[in-house]
Amino acid sequence: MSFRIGNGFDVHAFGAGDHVTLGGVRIAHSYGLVAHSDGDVVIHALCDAIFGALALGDIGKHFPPSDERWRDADSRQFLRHAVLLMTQHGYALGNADVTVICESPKIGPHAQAMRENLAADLECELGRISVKATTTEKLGFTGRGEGVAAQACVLLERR
Ligand SMILES: Nc1ccn([C@@H]2O[C@H](COP(=O)(O)O)[C@@H](O)[C@H]2O)c(=O)n1
Ligand SMILES: C[C@@]1(CO)OP(=O)(O)OP(=O)(O)OC[C@H]1O
Repeated sequence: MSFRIGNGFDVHAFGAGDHVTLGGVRIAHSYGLVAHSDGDVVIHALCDAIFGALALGDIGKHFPPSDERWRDADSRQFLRHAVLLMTQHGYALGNADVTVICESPKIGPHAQAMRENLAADLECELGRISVKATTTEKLGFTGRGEGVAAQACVLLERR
């Protein structure tokens, strides 16, 4: 069997708002995330991991932040497009592993709902999708509560 691996990383800063959207889950919060789209760093990192595995550039190449079509966009449409390209290139998801990095919100209570959204968009069973979280022990920009980061890695299998 032939495999491809990819990794992705994304950051968005906190700004005015009353919720964040992570892994397609709306989480009530005292801040929002500043972004052209909905600022879903989980999905942006995952898209970049898929694009990277296929050597197809990055999310900004496929969905330029200068394009008004993507203003306040639901990032799940980006992921579904990445999955379409993955399928067209003859690959299916082996597994995906995401780490969310922030002091708050707490991700644990929402991880299962995120996994379910991601598995639906990635057209795979739940057991292939992992969502984890960590703080940075109050160090650095995430530690100061300035924003949320996410990193993702994927393994793609040739169909
Ligand atoms: N935003 C977060 C951060 C962490 N968690 C959970 O807490 C555990 C401990 O985090 P440390 O950074 O102190 O190692 C971590 O393993 C996660 O289970 C979380 O849910 N949301
Ligand atoms: C997702 C896009 C879409 O306009 O904009 P943002 O929501 O700002 O997110 P970013 O992670 O900076 O990726 C760039 C763009 O592709």
